[in-house]
Formats: sequence, C-alpha cells, structure tokens
Amino acid sequence: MDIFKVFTLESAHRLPNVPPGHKCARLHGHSFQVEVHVSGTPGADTGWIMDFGELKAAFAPIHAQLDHHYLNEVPGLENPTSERLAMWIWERLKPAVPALSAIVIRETCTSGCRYQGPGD
Ligand SMILES: Nc1nc2c(c(=O)[nH]1)N=C([C@H](O)[C@H](O)COP(=O)(O)OP(=O)(O)OP(=O)(O)O)CN2
Ligand SMILES: [Zn+2]
Repeated sequence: MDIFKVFTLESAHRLPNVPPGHKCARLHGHSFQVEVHVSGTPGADTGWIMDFGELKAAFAPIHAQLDHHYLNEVPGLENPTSERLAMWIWERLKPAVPALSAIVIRETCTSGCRYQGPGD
C-alpha cells in the first residue's frame, strides 16, 4: 500500500539549456504540485503507514527552500526541470522518510513526472 500527501510550491524558474527561442528559456512561474508517496503496511494499532502530519513536518524544510523562490538560484537546481526537481526532493527527503516510494511533480495541469528513486 502507499499513502501520499500533496504540497504546493509557488516558484519561478527558467530552463537555461533549451534550444534558442524556446518559451521556457524565459522567466516564468508555476504552482508546482508535489505528491510525496510513502509505501508500507498499516500498523496493527495505528492503522496507518505513517502519520500525514509527520510527513508534512519532514517536507517542511524542503518547502521552505523552494516555495516563493527562484529555483535556478537553489544549489543543485540550476536547470530546474520537473525531472531534476523530483530527484532533488527525493535526495533530501529520503533520509528523513526511508519508506519514500515516489515523488510526483505536476508542473502544469497537463505536464509532470514521477520519480521512484535511483535507477528509475
Ligand atoms: N520533460 C520536460 N519538458 C519540459 C519541462 C520539464 O520540466 N520537463 N518544462 C517545460 C516548461 O517549464 C513549461 O513551463 C511547461 O511546459 P508545457 O507543458 O509545454 O507548458 P504549457 O502550459 O504550454 O502546456 P500546454 O498544456 O500544452 O499548453 C517545458 N518542457
Ligand atoms: Zn516552466
């Protein structure tokens, strides 16, 4: 089984490595939706895999680093595609949430990515 919690990031970015004339080379912003998935078996007493509140607390420092920030200026996110953002979040959240199983980024209503860890 897997549980998930959704976080929203209001962030600006531009993509520095796109071909000349590409619209994403220009500075623009998104309401990124970040789905954090955690897998496991519900505890016999708790009935849950992990408290959603604990997940929110683990994500809080990441949210603080990204929300209302220019992502290109965040170390490690110089080319902030959805794919890079998903991997960046995974690397920082995994130590606090070992059962982390996927990071899903929704960059727009129609575009996004899903990352399930190294090798994916
Ligand atoms: N594989 C990726 N492709 C693109 C990324 C990305 O992160 N990974 N990012 C962008 C841009 O940041 C852009 O803001 C989003 O692109 P797009 O889906 O083309 O946005 P639209 O709002 O124009 O989408 P439509 O629903 O088709 O209007 C570009 N590519
Ligand atoms: Zn964009």
